[in-house]
Amino acid sequence: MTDATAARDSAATETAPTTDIAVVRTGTALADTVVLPPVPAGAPTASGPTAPATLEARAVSAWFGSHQVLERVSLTMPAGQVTALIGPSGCGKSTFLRTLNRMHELIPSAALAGEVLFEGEDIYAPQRRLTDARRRIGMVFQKPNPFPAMSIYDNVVAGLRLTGTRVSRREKDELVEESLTRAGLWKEVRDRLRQPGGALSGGQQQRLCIARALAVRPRVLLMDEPCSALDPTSTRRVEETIHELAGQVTVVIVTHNMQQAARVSQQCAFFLAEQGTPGGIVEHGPTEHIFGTPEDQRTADYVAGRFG
Ligand SMILES: Nc1ncnc2c1ncn2[C@@H]1O[C@H](COP(=O)(O)OP(=O)(O)OP(=O)(O)O)[C@@H](O)[C@H]1O
Repeated sequence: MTDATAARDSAATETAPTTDIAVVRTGTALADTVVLPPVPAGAPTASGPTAPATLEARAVSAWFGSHQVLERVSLTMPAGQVTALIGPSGCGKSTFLRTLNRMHELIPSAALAGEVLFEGEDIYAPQRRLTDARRRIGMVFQKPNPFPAMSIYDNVVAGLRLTGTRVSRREKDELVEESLTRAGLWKEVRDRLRQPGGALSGGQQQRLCIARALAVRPRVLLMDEPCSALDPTSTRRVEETIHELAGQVTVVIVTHNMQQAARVSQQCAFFLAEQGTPGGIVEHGPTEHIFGTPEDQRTADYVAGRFG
């Protein structure tokens, strides 16, 4: 095991429960800034079909230091569906998203309580490894963050190394084509796979990041405002990609764009943090109900653009 692998794995197990709050100690950098470790022998492979998985948050609370930002949030994100997290700025949507694949614990001072069940098993259980959660539950960020000097091909493959997934040389080419196709980018880049990822347009870079996340064949894909840095055409292209992925992978997306939530999701959860209280879900359900016949007046006001 390399130092980098050991550091990542120890971060996964260094959760020291104090009453019901796990105080997370961290020493690792964000996935996109780490030096890529070699994949250890015996690591999981990327081959074989994968099915979308159900993710269930149970009573998730989150803190930054003494500041509580989420209070007992529970939400089931059904397999193969797109769930949109909506709500005003600062209500905890991104924090909630980061608890779903253990990214939250990378932030110094972060703490967490509750459970996140992946197909019924808690990803925070002591015997669960951080790398397992990251491999099964991929993430795409607000700003496209490919490795700019690395080739398009190597950017896609980098996802495998970051999560410690083994793949044979022969399978690599297939996986790169498959991932870029699923991300809706293959036709645009197939003749220039050796060019740097940083030479692509912003929208193409974001689809490259989606391809990188898909290369490990995650069963859930988390997307944190994936289109907020993109122009309308690129936004539409990423939305088409999300449509195409639905059914193959469970998608959870944070968005401020109500039309986008209505276009891409089957289920919506409306988050709110009122008057200095921690964020929570006011209402969730099928997207057409949240937008058409919401039960809570605050949801109705928000989706109609009356606040936030
Ligand atoms: N790294 C951090 N350290 C300390 N506090 C943080 C950190 N990240 C977020 N917070 C705080 O947690 C609260 C929730 O933030 P979060 O980003 O999850 O909300 P959000 O609903 O996603 O907001 P936005 O829509 O603006 O992205 C805010 O009060 C924010 O200031």
